[in-house]
Order: sequence, then C-alpha cells, then structure tokens
Amino acid sequence: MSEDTDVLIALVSSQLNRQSDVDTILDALVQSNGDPQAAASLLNEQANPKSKKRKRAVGGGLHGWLDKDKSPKVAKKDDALPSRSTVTDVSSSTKPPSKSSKPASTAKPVVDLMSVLRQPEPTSPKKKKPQISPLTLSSPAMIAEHIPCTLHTSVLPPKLASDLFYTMLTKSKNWQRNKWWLFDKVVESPHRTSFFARKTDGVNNDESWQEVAQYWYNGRPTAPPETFPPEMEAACSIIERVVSDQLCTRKRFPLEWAGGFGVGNEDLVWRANVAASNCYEGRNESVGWHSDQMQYLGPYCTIASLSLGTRRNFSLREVIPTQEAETRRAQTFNIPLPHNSLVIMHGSCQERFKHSIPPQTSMDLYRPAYPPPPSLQSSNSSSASNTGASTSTSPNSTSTTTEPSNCRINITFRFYRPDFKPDTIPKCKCGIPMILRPDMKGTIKRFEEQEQPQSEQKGKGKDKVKELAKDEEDKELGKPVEDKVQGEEVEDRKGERETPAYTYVKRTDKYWWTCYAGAQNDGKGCTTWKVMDFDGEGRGPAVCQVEGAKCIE
Ligand SMILES: O=C(O)CCC(=O)C(=O)O
Ligand SMILES: [Fe+2]
Repeated sequence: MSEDTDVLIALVSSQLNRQSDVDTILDALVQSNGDPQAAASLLNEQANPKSKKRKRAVGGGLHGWLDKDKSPKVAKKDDALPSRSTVTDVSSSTKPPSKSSKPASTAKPVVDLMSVLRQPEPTSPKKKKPQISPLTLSSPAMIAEHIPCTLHTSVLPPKLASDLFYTMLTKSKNWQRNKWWLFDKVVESPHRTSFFARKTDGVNNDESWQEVAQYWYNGRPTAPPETFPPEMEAACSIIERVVSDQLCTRKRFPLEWAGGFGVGNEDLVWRANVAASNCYEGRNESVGWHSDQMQYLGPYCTIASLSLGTRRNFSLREVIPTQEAETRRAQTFNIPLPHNSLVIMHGSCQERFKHSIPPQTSMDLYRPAYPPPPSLQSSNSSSASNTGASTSTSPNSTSTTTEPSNCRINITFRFYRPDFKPDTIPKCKCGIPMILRPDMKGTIKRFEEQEQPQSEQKGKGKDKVKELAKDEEDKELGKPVEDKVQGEEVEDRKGERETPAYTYVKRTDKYWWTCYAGAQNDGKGCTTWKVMDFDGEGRGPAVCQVEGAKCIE
C-alpha cells in the first residue's frame, strides 16, 4: 500500500508560510506536476503575491524538516522502534513495542508515519472552485449512490462476529507495524497488521498453496502466513456468499477474473483466498490515504472489508482526472462502520478512489455483547485493559464479564488471482517483483497517442523515463486522464439494483508495472516501468474473454 499522497501533502505543508487545507494543497500539487517544493512556492506566492521569495514556516528545508531532532515521536538512532502512548477517550495506554521485520536495514531511525504527516489547519485562502464539504454516507442507499461500494450491516451471526473479534484481538498482540522507507528514514504504519492465507487457493484446491502464498505475501521467502483460524474460515464462507450475491446484481468489468472457483463452487462468482487484518487501538491509530496494490489481485478487484469492534469512519476520496480538475473537486465521503459490518469495495474502487481510516477526535468504545470464547478467556483476562474483554477466572464459566474495548479489528478478504501468481510478476532492474498500479491519469494513453508506440518508448532515454516516473509519482493525486472523452461512455451501473445507481464513467483500463524497491530497499529503487499487456502477458480468463458475460463495456 502507498501513503504517498499524505506524504506529499505533508511535505508541502511543512514549507508553507501559512497553513492551507488539504484540497488547496492537492490542487497546488496537481498544478506543479506533483513537485512538493514547486507546490509550496505556488501557494506561498498566492498567499503573498508581492513577495517573490518564499519564506519557510519550518526552517532547514525539506531534509532539515525530516531530520528535525525536535520531533518527540522520532525514535533515537539506537532505539530500533518507537514506543508511544495512544490517547484514547477514557484512558491512555502504552503500546507494546512492535517487532522489527522489514525492511531489512533499520540502522536509520524509525519514525511513526503520523509524526511525519502533519495535517494543516483549515484556512480560507482564495479558491478557484468552492470546496465540497465531506459527506457522511449513512445508509447503504447513499453509499451505492456515491461510490462503487456496498455496505452490509450485521453480516455475521452475532456470536460468530464476537468470537472472531476476540480471536483476532488476541492474535493482534503479536502483529507488527508495516515499515517502509521514506527518504532517509524508515516510517512505520500507525496500526498493527497481519496477513492470512486460506488452506487452499480457492480455485483448484491446490495443496501447495500455502507454500506459494508465502511468496505472494511479501515477494521473498519467509515463514508462510498463518492459515485462517476457524472463526475466520466460517466468516469467510458467509462473506463469499454475500459478495457473490451482490456481484450477480452488478455489471462486471472487462478485466475482472472469470475463471471460476472449482468443483463444488460453481455458484460462487467471488471467493477469498487471503486476508489482511489490521488492529486500530484507540482513536489515534489510522491508515493514510491509499489505494490497494493490485499485483496479485489483478484489475478491478473486489475486496470485502469486515469491521469488528469500535465504530470507526472509513473515508473515500475520488482521484479527479485532470480534464475535470477545472470543473469539479473531489469530495470526501465518510462511512461510519459499526461492529459486524461489511464494506465491499467493488471493481473500479481501487482504480478511482483512495481510502483511509483517519484518526478521530472522539470514539465510542465497543462493548462486546458476549464474553470471550472459553479457549480465549485466560489470554484476554491477562491482557492489558485496553485490548478488550476481561473475564472471570473460570474458563468455562458463563458468568464472565465483558469490558469495553477501544480496538477496531478490520479483515479485508481478498482473492489472489491464479493469473497473477508470483512467477508471472515481472521483475525490475533491482531484481524484485514490480507492483501493479492503475493508470489513474491516463499517462500511458497520452504517450501512446502523442509519442510513439509503447515498445519504442522503452529505450527512449532517461528524460522520457524520468517524465514517466514523475507522472507515475503524482498519479495518485488525480492528475490527467485524457483517454476517455468527457461525457461519452457514461454508464449506469444500476443493473438490477433498486437503490440509486452509482454512475460509472469509464476512464481507464491501463495499468503500470513499476519498481517498488524504493519503499523497501534503503529508499533506493530504479525507474523501471512497463505497461501491463493483459493479453500479451497471457493473463485471464477475464470477464471480457467470456462469451455472453454481462460486462460494463
Ligand atoms: O481498516 C480498514 O477498514 C481499511 C484497511 C485497508 O485499507 C487496508 O488494509 O488496505
Ligand atoms: Fe486499503
């Protein structure tokens, strides 16, 4: 996953003479082709047109700012990892120190990402277009109207939801924070995370799946990921049915998986074979704006995201194409996610929207309706008070008590496609598997139209590659997508649904393979890129390759 937009916003923000809101900074970044320094200059000049010279709100420039020893959350060099307090509504708690895993080299200081990202305070500078206030989508119908997602409340039997919550909460004590390189520092995610692989691949009952799945997890040999615990397995079967039923009411995207799911599962149109799980402890833990990497999921993936525990807001924000940037602004949508609710991120969500779990100023605690299952009672009762329930000492007793929890467990069920297996993923010059990202800006199309065929571009020299790399960098800021003519190919995704329809405007079905070494390899990567050639790479079967498929095109 990438936190790049947040990082760019923070970089701009750090160089402003006066603070600006996120939309204004995003606009400036778009106008500056993704260059944070240029964007900061632009905003500073707008704020003070007479002064040509840019003053810095924070001294020492970009690197000075990143290097500042002053930041209380930057770990000292020999502290491998920071430990910081989580502020909650009712109490504060000290986190257990997280364990270091990747990236391999952690000689550099480890920084909590949120200490690098500082949200600017809202101001009201002159704007070209009016801001659009965030909109809370409080019902399934509102959600379906505005975004390519559906919400399903009370999705699991209540006891199963409760047992799964306790199971994952207990496991989460050993989960780790993701780490990646940002400039010369290692930053870590402001939540703990883990990865699970199902017993089989969900298609061929493949016995060797577990072994393969370890490579699908992180691209290099480590311990295989944990298999789904029984409660997760039970939840997954229910969720597969919910998702499949939902997909049957929707038109499908041409490049979605259409290969089926093996004998006995012919009635399912979606399965999960892996799950990523996150634990957010307290109202400050979060995940920044990102779209999910799709190198194993393939294009137009469906992701089923289960929420357990405290209610948190899930935010989505569209990436606005450049040709529309003058006429409309992105809007932030907030969806409050209660315990035992499922958000399905449908095809085109990762292509068009970024999502996040923002920190909150307040948060209701979750009061479990059931005590922990007997097998977990001792581990929960001996745990820190902020990790969930406490129980009576008798493991078999039904007179256990439950205590409020400040944790949210998220499980995203995903389907790793057989046609995107690790041995099919191209490697960059650094020798590591590349990542797949949607061409949100239409850069590929622009080069295809304005320059020469893609095969000739590859050897076109540094400048061209640099330009492409730069385009790639700011792609997720929502710059150009010139490929599809405005107004045409506007399709109604209503299908057979009764709710108001989310309107799908076809924008892109192009994807980049790009080097990802920079995030994991001492901050150094190469500029290798190539356009995914779905047919040429032998991928599929996809919806568009199946006769008679109810396809969005
Ligand atoms: O916690 C959530 O609901 C979102 C998690 C997420 O975006 C992710 O794991 O990629
Ligand atoms: Fe995500």
